[in-house]
Parts: sequence; C-alpha cells; structure tokens
Amino acid sequence: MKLTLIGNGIMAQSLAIGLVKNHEVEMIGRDINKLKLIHEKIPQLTIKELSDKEDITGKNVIFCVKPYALESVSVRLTGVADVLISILAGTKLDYLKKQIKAKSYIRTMPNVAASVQNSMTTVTGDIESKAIALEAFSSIGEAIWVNNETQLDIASAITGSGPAFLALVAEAIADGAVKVGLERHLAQHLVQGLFSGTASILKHTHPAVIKDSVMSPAGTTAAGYAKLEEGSVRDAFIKAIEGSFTKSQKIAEK
Ligand SMILES: NC(=O)C1=CN([C@@H]2O[C@H](COP(=O)(O)OP(=O)(O)OC[C@H]3O[C@@H](n4cnc5c(N)ncnc54)[C@H](O)[C@@H]3O)[C@@H](O)[C@H]2O)C=CC1
Ligand SMILES: O=C(O)[C@@H]1CCC=N1
Repeated sequence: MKLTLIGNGIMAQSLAIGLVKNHEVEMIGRDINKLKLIHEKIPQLTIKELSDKEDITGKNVIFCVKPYALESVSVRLTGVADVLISILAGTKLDYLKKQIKAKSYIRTMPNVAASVQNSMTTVTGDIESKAIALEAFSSIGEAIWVNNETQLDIASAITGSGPAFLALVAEAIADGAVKVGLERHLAQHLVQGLFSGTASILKHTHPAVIKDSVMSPAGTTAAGYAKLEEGSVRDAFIKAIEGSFTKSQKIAEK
C-alpha cells in the first residue's frame, strides 16, 4: 500500500520508521532541508516539498501536523484523497471534512512508541476505510478500532499523552533513588528494567493483584505506598486523564 505522510515532525518521523518496512511511503513537508536530513535517516522514504497546490488525488494521506496548522496546510491541498487519516489530537471528523477533500475519513491516535514499532493506536471513522487504517497502524504496533470520537479522545489521554505521564513517573522514581544515595546511571537502569518487567506482568494480571502480590504486612512497599497516597498520586492521575480529555474536547470546539 502507498501512504503519504503530510508533516515531518516527531510523529511523522516516528510513523515513517515503522511504515517503510511494509509500505511505500512518501513524506511531504514544508522544509526541504529538514526532509533531506530525514531521508538520510530513513532512505526508503520518498520526500517532497509541500507546494502551494499539492495534489492529493487518489492518495492515502496520513495527516501529521499540529492542530493549529490544519487550516494553513489544507488551503495548499487540491484534489480528493482516497482516504484522509488524521493523527491530530482533538480535531473532529466533521471539521476535517470541511477542511480537506477525501472519499473517506479516519481519526487515529498513535503514540511516540511508533518509532520502535510499539505504538498503541486507536482508530475510528468511516467504516469503509477501517481495514486500510488498521492495516497501516498494525505495522507500527497494535491498532484498535473504537466506536466513536469520544472514546478516541479518552484513549488519546491514555495512550497519546500517556508516554509523557509515565516518563514523569520514571524520572521521579529515579530522582527518589538519587536522593537517598544511588548513582543516577544505576537508578536509570533499574527504572528501565522496572517498567519492562511490570509491563510484561500487566499484560495478564490486574493492577490491584500485582499491588497485593508485592505489598507485605508492615513491609517496605506498604510504607512507600502510603507516601504515594499522602501525595494524592492516584487523584492526580485521575485528574491528568480528565484534563487531557477535556483539552481534546476544547480543541474540537474551535
Ligand atoms: N507527539 C506525540 O506524542 C503525538 C502527537 N500527535 C499529534 O501529531 C501531530 C503532530 O505532532 P508532532 O509530530 O508531535 O509535532 P511536530 O511539531 O514535531 O510536527 C508538526 C509538523 O507540522 C508541520 N507544520 C506546522 N505548521 C505548519 C504549517 N503552517 N505549514 C506546513 N507544515 C506545518 C511542522 O513542520 C512539522 O512537520 C499533532 O497534531 C499531535 O496532536 C498524536 C499522537 C502522539
Ligand atoms: O499533546 C499533544 O497535543 C499530543 C496529543 C497526544 C500526544 N501529544
């Protein structure tokens, strides 16, 4: 399948690294010098500078610019794409339909782990393009169809923004270890192992069961866990997901 990425930022590049393994991929961006540097890193890519009348007729477009840049890029597009797949946070299908002409429309929310073919991506939109979208995004990790845009916006808070939330946890745990005397490089290494080991268990075990299996009566975990509760960490994460979802809804209102 031929795919056209419009945009050449962090996500377009992360997607490209995985997609080129199974697809013919073109990347269209506004800065040819940046595109040439990307081409050196991903030589299988075809690169093209965005023209003022960029014809997208018949293309499977994956749209990868920031939500605020949608209008300024869409005025430069002509023709009718076969399918327009957006990765833009919060930007509704109805709004995309007004801005860019295509036979069908899909919204997705991949994440930055696409760069290591481990994205957890949610997908929704016109059913006739479900298979194409799931096929493309399955080649960069796991892709799941959700029923509507509200579910996609909630999923965006978990999997789109989530790597930043978990990175905060990873950094904070290492900071705690350094505070009580461990060398930074060792703390960092241990945190990497912690995340990958816990992720493996989490695939088949409920989080509460993992917690109970680790926490002994009057033990070290219980002592640490009490401090997390004192700091309202659970409440903060619930609010983080709610805040991220609410922001998606506000982007959609514009
Ligand atoms: N960074 C992430 O982890 C994720 C981001 N997204 C979505 O992906 C999209 C892109 O995000 P990033 O790659 O992180 O941003 P980025 O800033 O790295 O890339 C944005 C791209 O848009 C282009 N662009 C901006 N203004 C433009 C204009 N006026 N004309 C032409 N091109 C223009 C930039 O040149 C760049 O290629 C956003 O809509 C975001 O919501 C979705 C999932 C995860
Ligand atoms: O923060 C953002 O706008 C994007 C959406 C998901 C991850 N990053």
